[in-house]
Amino acid sequence: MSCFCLENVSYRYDKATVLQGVDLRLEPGEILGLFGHNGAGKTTTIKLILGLMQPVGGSLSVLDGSAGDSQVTRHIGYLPENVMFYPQLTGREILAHFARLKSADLRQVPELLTQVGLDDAMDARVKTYSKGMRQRLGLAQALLGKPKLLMLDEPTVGLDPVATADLYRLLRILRDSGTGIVLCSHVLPGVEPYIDRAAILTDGALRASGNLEALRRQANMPVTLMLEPTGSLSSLENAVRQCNGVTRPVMKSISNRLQVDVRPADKMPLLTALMASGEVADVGIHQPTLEDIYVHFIGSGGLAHRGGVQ
Ligand SMILES: Nc1ncnc2c1ncn2[C@@H]1O[C@H](COP(=O)(O)OP(=O)(O)OP(=O)(O)O)[C@@H](O)[C@H]1O
Repeated sequence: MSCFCLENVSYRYDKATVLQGVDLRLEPGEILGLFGHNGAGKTTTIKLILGLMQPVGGSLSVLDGSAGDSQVTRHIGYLPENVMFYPQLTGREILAHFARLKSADLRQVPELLTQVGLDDAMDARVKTYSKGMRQRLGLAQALLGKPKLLMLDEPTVGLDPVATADLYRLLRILRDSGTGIVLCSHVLPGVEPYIDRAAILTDGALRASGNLEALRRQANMPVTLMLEPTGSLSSLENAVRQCNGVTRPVMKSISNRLQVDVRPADKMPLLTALMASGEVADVGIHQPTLEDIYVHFIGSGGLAHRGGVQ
């Protein structure tokens, strides 16, 4: 069973095509990061999976059934981007209300509130909650009924760094118990260790998807080596220049170290030759991060007018 499978899915609002030919799949026990600029089509993708709208092209299955079917929807947890609750009710009352709507076990209510760190505030009115507390309540709502598929739209908005780390830890526990999770965000710093796979959407099309290694291969971005010379910087620079078969690397000296940007395929031949030259005392290797890869695929020109990485 897959959590969802989109094949060649397209969607249009009136005349504007906002998703085109998207192939995307999520398996149980997997965390997928769905990234893209403002207006890329992340929320539209989620709404299609929830069955709130129908694709205009392609096919879509959710939990091996049809999107929108009530038997499917009851196994989906969803945290929308802008979560709103009735302010006069307490966290416990609100969660109990959602539990009834979802036919979830009411005993889950205090358990979930404790799990998201609201144990001391469950009987306070929501109007007294901070933004981060409302976000946690939203997460507890999404976790009602032990969903098989959990979709979170910007779940870290309003959370402080400790609460963000707690959220990611909780997602891992759910993932390990078999829940498929989609994490929709443009907050990339810190998310890298917690996702199994990333999908990058730009202008309604899937530009890249895979785990970090696969994305690095697709992006073919340079790897940065920070080299500490045994002798002088200039003889180390010469040693780099003399490496045969290595496409001319970009070099820059930074406080008595040499920064060398090299194509991934040239990394090992260059390092092997430099080790043999005896010119290198120490080396640091910096691979492109998820943020670097994201910017590579969406294009830095796009960042300026789309709002970019926040
Ligand atoms: N109800 C609507 N009617 C017309 N166009 C819409 C509607 N909702 C969204 N769009 C358009 O569809 C495109 C995709 O929007 P979507 O909300 O899926 O993007 P997103 O990636 O979730 O963006 P953000 O990160 O800003 O939330 C955008 O161009 C948006 O303007």
